[in-house]
Amino acid sequence: MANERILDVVDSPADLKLLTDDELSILAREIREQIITTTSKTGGHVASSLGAVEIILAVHSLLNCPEDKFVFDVGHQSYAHKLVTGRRDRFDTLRTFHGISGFPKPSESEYDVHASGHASDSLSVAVGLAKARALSGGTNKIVALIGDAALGGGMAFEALNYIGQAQLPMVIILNDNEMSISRNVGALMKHLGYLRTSSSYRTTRDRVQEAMEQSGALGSALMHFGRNAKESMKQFVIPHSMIFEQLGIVCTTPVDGHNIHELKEMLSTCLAADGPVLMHVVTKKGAGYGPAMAEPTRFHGTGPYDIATGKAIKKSAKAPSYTSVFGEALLNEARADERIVAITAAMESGTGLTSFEKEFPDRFIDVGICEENAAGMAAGLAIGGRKPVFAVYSTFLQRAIDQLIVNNALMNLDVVFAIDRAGLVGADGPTHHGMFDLVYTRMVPNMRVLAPSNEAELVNSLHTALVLGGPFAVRYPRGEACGVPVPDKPETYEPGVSRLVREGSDVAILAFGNMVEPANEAAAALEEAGLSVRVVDMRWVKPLDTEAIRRAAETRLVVTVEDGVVEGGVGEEVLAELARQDVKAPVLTLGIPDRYIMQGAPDFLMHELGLDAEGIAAAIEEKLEAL
Ligand SMILES: Cc1ncc(C[n+]2csc(CCOP(=O)(O)OP(=O)(O)O)c2C)c(N)n1
Ligand SMILES: CC(=O)[C@@H](O)[C@H](O)COP(=O)(O)O
Ligand SMILES: [Mg+2]
Repeated sequence: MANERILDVVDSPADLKLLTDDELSILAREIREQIITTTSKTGGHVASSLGAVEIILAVHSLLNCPEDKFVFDVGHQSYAHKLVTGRRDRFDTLRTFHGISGFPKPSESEYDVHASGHASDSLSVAVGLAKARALSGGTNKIVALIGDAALGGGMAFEALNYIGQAQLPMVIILNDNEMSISRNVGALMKHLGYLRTSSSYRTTRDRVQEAMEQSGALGSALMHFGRNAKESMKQFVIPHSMIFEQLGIVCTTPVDGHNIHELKEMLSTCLAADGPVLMHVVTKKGAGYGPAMAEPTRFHGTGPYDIATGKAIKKSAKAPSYTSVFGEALLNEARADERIVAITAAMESGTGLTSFEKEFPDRFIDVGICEENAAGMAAGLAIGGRKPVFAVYSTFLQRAIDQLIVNNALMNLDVVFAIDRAGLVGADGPTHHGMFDLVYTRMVPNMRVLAPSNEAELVNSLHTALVLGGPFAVRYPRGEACGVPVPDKPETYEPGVSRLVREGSDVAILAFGNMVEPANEAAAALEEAGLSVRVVDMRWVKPLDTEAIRRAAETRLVVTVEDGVVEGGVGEEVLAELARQDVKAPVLTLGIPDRYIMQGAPDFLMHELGLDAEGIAAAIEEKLEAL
């Protein structure tokens, strides 16, 4: 049939072995078309996935997965892998509720090695697999695919440290596209640039031949190779001045990551080695789709878009995003106080710092995907007399809990953790939901934690944190704010003082942050049913308003509502506070249950969890009936 696609007959990676390199190139084009068709409706990580198509096809046509292991870093580039590992027919459900995950997910497919989504963990997982293989005497192949930005993350560096020492055979494919979400940063990035420059690697290739004969440091790095592999590696390796090779990891010359033939040739050489090899692959982010190549940052992670123009298809917004309100508020604060410094760990646009960088380039720091370093640097900046504001997603700050505790809070430093994407984030799913920050900030001595319930509260919360000093967390959700006016002149909140939203005497709902609005709607519905319901915007997660808690216990039922995990959450702290006050009262703690939450639209997920107005009202009625 004239229009039949090769893709339609690829049911597993084994089918790729039957294809010629030219057919694989045609398949790559078909896969790109499929990725674009699907993501134009679902949204997704378009540019990274388009850039990695040939790499994925080359790997799968040489490995025997799932016996061999193909480990993805982040996994946002894995769409081609999904399409050739039996998920083609469900691909249109990408990132939807109960649909295909946007990241590798072992419960979805035996070809997905680990549940990923956070950067820089692939090398640890891969070398762990290599060690497990060594212990069991196995011979399977292990390949990790990591981007140039993820390679700069601390966890990846720590893994390289072990990989170079252990000398276990594995191939690290470095997908070097010079991009993180924004442009990549850092000294490693510069080093890769040097390696990429064709003039430098061509001339050094000759020098390498000589060096090989002399068997210097380079020779020793290669001594773990089998004879044939060593011979063919000679033409591919980089001089011994480079860092990987000095760590004991052989590094290839850069390969064109969109040339299937070259990729397969180089990869088969690397797979024959009996030590660790880093295969340097150069790709173009967004390859094959003009708009994504032109705007790789926007197409890193996008919502639905028009295929012809690449323009975003957006629903009209009733309010600005919390992120943009934060960005504007921080800019205003920075204009008034030159000590303020903004830090991001590779999330400049995602955290709303683009305008800040433009206006205050010297006071803007992007450390790359290095949350630990960002939090550690914040401590140094604070000790040095600056007021650092580390703007970071809730899920990624999990990487730097230790630095928050030891480097910042212990010294009671003036540092603000501006925690974006708190609560459920949606299509990215369990790796990205911000479910834990209420616990991991609240538990730390000296920390003060604010959960603004709308954009005006956010502006005031940031101001309060900067004015009062000491270690602060201000946490706010992904997406649209409430549409209330923001103050021209922000106010400073008194610690531990809540805001009464609605008075009532039968039930008291103590709501935190994003949950104030649905709590208030639930109260309105319950009042129609004849109940008098108080709603308190608790505002402070720490210190809590102990007087509001005491008063709440005078009603028939105290209800806490948070968009974080209930276990160890702030509702449990309200219970503890009641115990401290020696007050006995029925309490209902509502929040995210003790399990991982799958992907889906946040409103829908909150409904499923009973955390929308309807669910809150129903839970209260049920509890009252049971009393
Ligand atoms: C710990 C952590 N921090 C931040 C992110 C957000 N993030 C996802 S992909 C990405 C950039 C990855 O760049 P690179 O590794 O070079 O892959 P590319 O997208 O260029 O293919 C970032 C910052 C993350 N997933 N995990
Ligand atoms: C893969 C990854 O970690 C990021 O690209 C993330 O998906 C961004 O999320 P937002 O869309 O909320 O900025
Ligand atoms: Mg990159």
